Amino acid sequence: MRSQRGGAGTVGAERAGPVADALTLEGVSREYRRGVAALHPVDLAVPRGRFLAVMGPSGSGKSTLLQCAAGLDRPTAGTVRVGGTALASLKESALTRLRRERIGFVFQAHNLVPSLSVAENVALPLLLGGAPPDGRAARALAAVGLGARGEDRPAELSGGQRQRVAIARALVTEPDIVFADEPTGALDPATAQGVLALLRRAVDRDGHTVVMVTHDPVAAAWADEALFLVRGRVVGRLDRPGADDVRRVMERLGRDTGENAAESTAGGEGGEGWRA
Ligand SMILES: Nc1ncnc2c1ncn2[C@@H]1O[C@H](COP(=O)(O)OP(=O)(O)OP(=O)(O)O)[C@@H](O)[C@H]1O
Repeated sequence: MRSQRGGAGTVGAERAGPVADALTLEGVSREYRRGVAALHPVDLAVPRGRFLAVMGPSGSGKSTLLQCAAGLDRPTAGTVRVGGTALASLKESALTRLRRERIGFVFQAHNLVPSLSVAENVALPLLLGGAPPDGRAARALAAVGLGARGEDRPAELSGGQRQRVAIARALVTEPDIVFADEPTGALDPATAQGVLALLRRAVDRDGHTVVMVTHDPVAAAWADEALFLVRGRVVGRLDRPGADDVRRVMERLGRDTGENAAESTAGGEGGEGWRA
């Protein structure tokens, strides 16, 4: 399934040397209503060149975590750093620029602009930043196997092809990190595998960093590590997640979403590689 895993470290491992992690969260919490935490303080470090899957039951805070980490929402407390830059220190215009140039996004609904050609959609983050037209968009499109479809409109592509275009657009700026929110949620299993293989290759071959929210244990199995949330808390992690192990953990968490979810899952239910 995977061509190869990332390096020896794990997501959250200490990293030596001057290169900043792709993403760090320090005590990041989010309350939508005062006193009601959708996300309890989360600490997380994602080294460059890693693929992290974020999982958890519905309402566990996955989207909230992703929105805060990607600078789409401001946490109630704590610090988010992307490539070493603290997002809270940025004014809105600088945050917009950072999101455009240093973060890639892939959503379940690919969010392509229907009136633009496929090539223009891929080039959009560059054009919005005022970069001169160069070969980057064409190369990114070719890298997802759609080099011949640049003149088409998104409506002329299949769902899987549109998601490939979205991945090309997410990677075109060589961002510090790519956030993918249920990128295969609307695809059939075979098409989904192709999209996940592209994300895996972006990590293995090109050193990109991917954080992917998913409900799907098969999708999570493409990641280096799965992080599990329950009621806004990180209750455990699974290194080198296999789909069956992930499925077992999810079933267990679905049955037991109380405060003791971590302890109960740590009792061997998570299998090899489980860390509470
Ligand atoms: N804008 C909002 N205002 C108030 N409460 C919110 C808002 N967004 C999310 N919540 C609440 O925060 C909690 C976490 O929601 P979140 O969408 O992050 O969960 P999730 O794990 O992504 O869920 P799902 O898998 O169903 O998409 C839920 O209780 C949800 O009702």
